[in-house]
Amino acid sequence: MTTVDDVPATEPSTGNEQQSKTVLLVGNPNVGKTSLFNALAGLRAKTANYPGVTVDLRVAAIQVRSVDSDPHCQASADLDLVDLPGLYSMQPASPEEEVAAKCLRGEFQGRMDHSPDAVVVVVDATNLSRTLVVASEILELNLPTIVAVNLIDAAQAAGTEINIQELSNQLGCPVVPVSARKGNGLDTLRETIYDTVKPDEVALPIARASCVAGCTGCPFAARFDWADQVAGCSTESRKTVSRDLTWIDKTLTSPLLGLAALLTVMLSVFFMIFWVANYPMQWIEMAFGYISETVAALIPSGPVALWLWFPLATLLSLAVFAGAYRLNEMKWTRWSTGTAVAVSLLIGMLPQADFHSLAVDGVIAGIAGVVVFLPQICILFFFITLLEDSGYMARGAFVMERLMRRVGLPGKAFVPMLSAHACAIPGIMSTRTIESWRDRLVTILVLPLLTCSARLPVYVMVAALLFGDSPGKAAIMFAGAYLLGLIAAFGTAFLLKKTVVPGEAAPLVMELPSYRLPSLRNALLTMLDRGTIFLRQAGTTILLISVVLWALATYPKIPEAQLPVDERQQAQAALEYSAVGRIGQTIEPVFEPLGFDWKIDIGIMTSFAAREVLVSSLSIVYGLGEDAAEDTDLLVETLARQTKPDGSPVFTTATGLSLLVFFVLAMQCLPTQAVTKRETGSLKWAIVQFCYMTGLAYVAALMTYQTLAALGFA
Ligand SMILES: Nc1nc2c(ncn2[C@@H]2O[C@H](COP(=O)(O)OP(=O)(O)OP(=O)(O)O)[C@@H](O)[C@H]2O)c(=O)[nH]1
Ligand SMILES: [Mg+2]
Repeated sequence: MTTVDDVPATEPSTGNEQQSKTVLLVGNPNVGKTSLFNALAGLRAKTANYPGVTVDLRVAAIQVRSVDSDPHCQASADLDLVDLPGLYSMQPASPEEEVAAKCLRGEFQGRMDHSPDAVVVVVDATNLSRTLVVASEILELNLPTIVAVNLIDAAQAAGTEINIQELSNQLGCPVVPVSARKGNGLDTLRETIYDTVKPDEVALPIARASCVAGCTGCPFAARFDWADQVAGCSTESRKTVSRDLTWIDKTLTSPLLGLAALLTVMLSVFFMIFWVANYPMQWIEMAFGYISETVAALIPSGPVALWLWFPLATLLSLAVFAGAYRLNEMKWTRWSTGTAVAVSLLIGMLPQADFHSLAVDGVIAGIAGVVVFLPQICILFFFITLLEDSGYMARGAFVMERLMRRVGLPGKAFVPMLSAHACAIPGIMSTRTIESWRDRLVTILVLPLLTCSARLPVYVMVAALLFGDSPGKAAIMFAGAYLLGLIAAFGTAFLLKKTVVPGEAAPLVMELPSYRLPSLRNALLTMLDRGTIFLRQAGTTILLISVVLWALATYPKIPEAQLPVDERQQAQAALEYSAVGRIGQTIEPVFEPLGFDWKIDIGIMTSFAAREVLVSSLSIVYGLGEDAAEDTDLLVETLARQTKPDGSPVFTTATGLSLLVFFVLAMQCLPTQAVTKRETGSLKWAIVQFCYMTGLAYVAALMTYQTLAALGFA
């Protein structure tokens, strides 16, 4: 997968040409700033129940109105609302805290180089005293400030009542109780923001005395005392919060039981994926079967009709363009446009039979092969988001951190590692939360070893091939593949610590977030986002590669004279004669010791651009076209039926597992490489990553195949 889960964001207007006013959302990590930002702006930026999810500033244009029951009398103001990374103190300890501190001071060069017009300090109603500490520092900046007490729903559920008026008196600024999740209090917050930044009034800063003024001891301790005292005056607990959860936490964070719990949870999720996803997968197969038949019937027997050529040519040209645009780090180039035009012209010149084959065997089969995995990906993210939101994942982090530090990975790498299970790219981006360069580099280098969602289609295919009749075994194989990625990442980190980047990783200081009822809406939205990203990928990169592969597998055409008489052998002979056949046979010796034949090699070669391409490549190489679109089990059946020249089957347990190991470990994602280069600032590390991972994959697959073959599984 190649996309960063960002919502479109605009740069805030800067300096003199500033039109709308700027309002910052600040506060401790994990207090719900991004949730509030999304609720106010109607957006869907990533949120999760652990600190450090937002690492850069994000801006949205919103409108706030004055209070007036008559809508005609309401005045409004346009604002730039800015979501910032979490901040513990104005003396930043990490790069993302520095972003927030600089924005508050109006010193963030180029992006926020003017003082904000207002600041909304978000605090957590369930943890008021801790989250108010930073508020004391922000209030001392003497900017127009509003305090939003978020998670008010959770506090009420826990029996905590907050006296808003008292809190407002103590802080000397407006205080608004809100629930970003439920949408409560948002209108009042909007109105309060309006009152603070009225278009034609200059809001006067409110002078406040510092809570550390005259303090002779530790200023931090003074701030903590102040926050405790303010929270104490304004909070009232109706019932004592049940402490039952502590024994749960003791179990969930204990080294052995905690690890066992984590494994059990993940295994159950994988089992669900197989079980539930079956139904929607069948519907998708049926839909593609229908599309494929309809298109095949529509293609005329004469020269290609203009109305058919036009949509297909447009689609492919757009795919070429989008693919090139992405690889070029979202920059437009002349060659991408040129290629797009050339492709559409070429399509126009195709003879009718080839056009038919391109539409059905190239485009439809290529996309269908990948899109069937959409349900599995959606279900995975649905459950992961529920787990993240509930606060369980933070316990998982706690269990893993002991292990991680031993191998030289910083505790803070846990969040990037979680994201990398969706896609290495947001994972690598979120390593910005790691202060030490050494720790950050190690994390970036090992992240792509973790199983990202692009590997899922390959895992599913191998699972169906080897354990089609047993979901239990398939789930174990799945968990094994995830575990292998994790072990490889840990092993590599350890190796790096002992060699290229020596040193000890910094310990993790993270508060365990309280358990929260996960939001179904958030889980559904994340699922939708992930699904869209996956489809976008299928519609661009994969479509493009499918078409290129189709062309290479179709041309040059075998001369009539050389065609075998037996019809079943004709397709095989044509493929061997084509460009793909020749390339495959040339590189066959390289992968032979791993148990792969030249057709699998073609799949491997094409999937260096993006892993999930393997599945569609095999559909195309095995000439399944129309049939594969109707029935993806057919791919598995066809693969299972393949034989080597000596008559023995190609896909034995040894070959299947060797292929799986190769895909777990190899660096097969161009966009990730581009991001590694950008984040480490040098091509060197991207090359190191590629060579190391691919070398490791080769050796591990070789060992897998040879060992299993020796044991008689080949
Ligand atoms: N119950 C409840 N949960 C909330 C509310 N607002 C946010 N959450 C949850 O709190 C967690 C943290 O939310 P985020 O919006 O990611 O917090 P953040 O402050 O942006 O965190 P960082 O970006 O890590 O600094 C998520 O699991 C949210 O679903 C709320 O009003 N009520
Ligand atoms: Mg956030």
